[in-house]
Amino acid sequence: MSSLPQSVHIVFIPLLAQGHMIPMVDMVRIFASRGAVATIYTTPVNAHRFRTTVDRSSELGMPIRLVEIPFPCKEVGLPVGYENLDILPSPELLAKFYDAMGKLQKPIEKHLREQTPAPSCIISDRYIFWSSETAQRFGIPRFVFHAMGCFSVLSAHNVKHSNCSDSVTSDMEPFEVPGMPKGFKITKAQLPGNFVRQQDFEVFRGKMQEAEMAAQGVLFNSFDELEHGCVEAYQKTIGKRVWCIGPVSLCNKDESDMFQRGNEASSDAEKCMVWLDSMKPRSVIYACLGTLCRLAPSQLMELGRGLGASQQPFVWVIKRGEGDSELENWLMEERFEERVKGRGIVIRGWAPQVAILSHRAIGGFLTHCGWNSTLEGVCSALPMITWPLFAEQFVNEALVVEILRIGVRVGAKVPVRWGEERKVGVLVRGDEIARAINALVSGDEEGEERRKRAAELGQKARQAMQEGGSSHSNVSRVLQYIMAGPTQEVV
Ligand SMILES: O=c1ccn([C@@H]2O[C@H](COP(=O)(O)OP(=O)(O)O[C@H]3O[C@H](CO)[C@@H](O)[C@H](O)[C@H]3O)[C@@H](O)[C@H]2O)c(=O)[nH]1
Repeated sequence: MSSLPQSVHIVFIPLLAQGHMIPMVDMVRIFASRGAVATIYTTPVNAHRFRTTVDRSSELGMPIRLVEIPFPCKEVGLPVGYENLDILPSPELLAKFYDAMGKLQKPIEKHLREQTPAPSCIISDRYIFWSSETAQRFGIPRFVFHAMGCFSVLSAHNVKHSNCSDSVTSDMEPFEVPGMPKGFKITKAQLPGNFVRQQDFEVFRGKMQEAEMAAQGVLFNSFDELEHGCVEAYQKTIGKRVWCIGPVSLCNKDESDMFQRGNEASSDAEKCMVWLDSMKPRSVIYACLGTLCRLAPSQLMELGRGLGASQQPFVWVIKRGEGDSELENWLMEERFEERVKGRGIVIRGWAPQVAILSHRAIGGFLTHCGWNSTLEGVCSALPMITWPLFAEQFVNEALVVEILRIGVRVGAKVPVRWGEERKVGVLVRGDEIARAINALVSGDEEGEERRKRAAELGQKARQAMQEGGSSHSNVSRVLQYIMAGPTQEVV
């Protein structure tokens, strides 16, 4: 623990989604381990998921307060308990969900007024735009946390603020994203934001933008060496300090920290870890497609076929509520688990992803390219099979495959609209999946080079988080900035 003055108190307000809250809890632990008092606001359902992690960190001497504020589901017309985006069945309820998030402002401010030491700074998700007003009220700085990578945020910004796609007539025609330190192409269909092009979301986007402009700085869960000049470019673009302080998942050093990160692990998880112990180093493919999209049963069957046909050992994560009885019937009829016994494991529910990816037996990651998963794969020095589904995942895929050159593409060329996965059905066939797995594990020159690049990048990720590393130093800079004192008077 460092020698920060006892009065440095950082307030964290996450978006209630696994891909946002998990890295924010890691961030809380990183700042608390440097001696800052950290308060994180959440709601009862989410607090339940993180209580063990926070209690354990507190036992280790990290001054963390996990504060539960009731989520006003009834008030906004949401079913009770819908407190995280991974529980929402479809984006149709998004407006109500964000409405409920907005109603947390008053109780949070009330709670904050009673805190000692008084808050010194707010670090809040980009989606929590109203916390900009809270920061002004308390006369303290606010830093925006982007749960996505700087590469994708800069790409989205550059496309939006240029006319680069005006002359592109087809949604499927690749065009060059302007102003990127390293060029890459994308199609209109793959641009981030496709899944919610509702008018009210445009208003919401505008508010987030305004709040970012009012902030004192921007934090990314990433590291400078991964971003290839995008940090400097984004800093210049928005005229604000931009700091990479990750990969934050690396703060989970021992297995129990990794095991309980984000949610209670499925009962299949222990069995999986024991099985992994028996497998050859770098031999197993881990397949997990994030927390939000729920693929159609027919698509999941194709994934099962692909994993089965590849002859490669695998761990396959099927999230709760995905596939349902249709998939389960197929698995039974095919005697899937019996057939792959000794070679493959299915985890139903929540997988301890970071613990699994960190296991020496894992040799490849089939991922949807959510930013956290992408980074976690990088940290474990893994080559990846990329299967983006929606949001900015196609941009992350381009980073992994074209810029970092540690991935093999398998996914479809267009996004699935979140909530409409069942309508779309099969996007990727089993034989294509098997082919991509075999290409990834191949011992040919390309495969070897890919593994070598992944190993080098993994090492850079770990170095960034060590004392003297780029992200470690950036955390110190953020703390120095906070200690420099309030920016405005309390009103
Ligand atoms: O069984 C599971 C499933 C997920 N995870 C963890 O959950 C997080 C998932 O985050 P991410 O990989 O980013 O996926 P999503 O939850 O799908 O992420 C959403 O949020 C991200 C951050 O904004 C975006 O990059 C994605 O596009 C968006 O889908 C990661 O830390 C995983 O380790 C587990 O531990 N176990």
